[in-house]
Amino acid sequence: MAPSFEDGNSLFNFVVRDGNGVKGMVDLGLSKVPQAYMQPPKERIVKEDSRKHGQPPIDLSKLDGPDHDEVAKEIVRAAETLGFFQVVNHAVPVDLLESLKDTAHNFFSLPPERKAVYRSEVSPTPLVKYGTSFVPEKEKALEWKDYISMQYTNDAEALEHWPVEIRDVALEFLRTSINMVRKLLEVLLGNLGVKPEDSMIDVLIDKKMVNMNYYPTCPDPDLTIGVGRHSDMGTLTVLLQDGIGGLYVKIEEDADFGKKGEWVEIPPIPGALVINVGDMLQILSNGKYRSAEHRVRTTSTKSRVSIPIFTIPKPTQKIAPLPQVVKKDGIALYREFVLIDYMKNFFGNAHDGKKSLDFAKIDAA
Ligand SMILES: O=C(O)CCC(=O)C(=O)O
Ligand SMILES: [Fe+2]
Repeated sequence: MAPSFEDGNSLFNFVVRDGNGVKGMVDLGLSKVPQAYMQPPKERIVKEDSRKHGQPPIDLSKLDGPDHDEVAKEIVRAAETLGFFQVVNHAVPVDLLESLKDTAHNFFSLPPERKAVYRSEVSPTPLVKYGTSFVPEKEKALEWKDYISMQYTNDAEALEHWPVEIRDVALEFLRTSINMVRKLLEVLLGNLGVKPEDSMIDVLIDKKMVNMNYYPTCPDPDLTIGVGRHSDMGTLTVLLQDGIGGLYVKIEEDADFGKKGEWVEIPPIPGALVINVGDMLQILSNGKYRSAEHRVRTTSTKSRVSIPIFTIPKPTQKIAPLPQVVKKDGIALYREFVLIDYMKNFFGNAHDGKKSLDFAKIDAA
């Protein structure tokens, strides 16, 4: 049944509980933003205020040649400053990137009941979850976003359980990206004094997830948010965004590309992938690498898609700053914890910038 846009409960049930998503709501014809989606002024994104991050993308093919050290330095510097960078020549075929975006649009255009079967309450598999916003039950204002999340265990299970419409391209994206993630982590961990033979890369990327985010057009992007301020929980994120733009990152300290507290837009670059540091890498590096706070603006003209791959350690893994770094720094900024406890805290609360890291922070630090 069509909901009343004015009645918060009726709208919530239609969008969240019945699985129609923001897409279902927008498809009914919507001339103004419903109250449930109105962000408080401090969370709104004023487009005119922000600049584009002008840093050129890093050419990853050079990691295999005589320029290795120079490129490694660029990667380390980007992880230490903004926590976000773009890469090209990453070995993920550019036509696969195009197929991924088309596939995401096609999937979210399916009738609501085809997607709603993957709502967490009813999904036939714990590996696949379709939803909307982040933690709708806990949010004061909902995010203007629908998503599908696919957890990777092995190829056979992915082929069996991931939605048939998207599984092949999603799996190919994961397969072709993971080698790049390993190379980036070799560089980043190497810079922290971790020798290749001590490398625990497999442990750090044990859990992998491919998501597809869908941001339907919004009648007034100034009032809403696609994704609220957050950092990613895991080790490294690989993100494919389309050409629409709207991904903003907060600068934590004055730098040559902007001032502390300023939001810069990560501009779409055809063929490039966005890489960002997650909370786990910030903690392991004892704060050297930055899990950057980011958020997404909605658009009024065309729906936007983005496709992140999240890499995460095993949930039973104990996490703490690396001993090599603590020894050098003389102090640990984060305590040891088991990842599952961090995850419960992260996924149990609405997005609130980098507050997720407080879970592990040592107070005096
Ligand atoms: O849509 C985007 O560009 C970013 C999405 C994001 O931050 C996320 O899924 O964690
Ligand atoms: Fe994110």
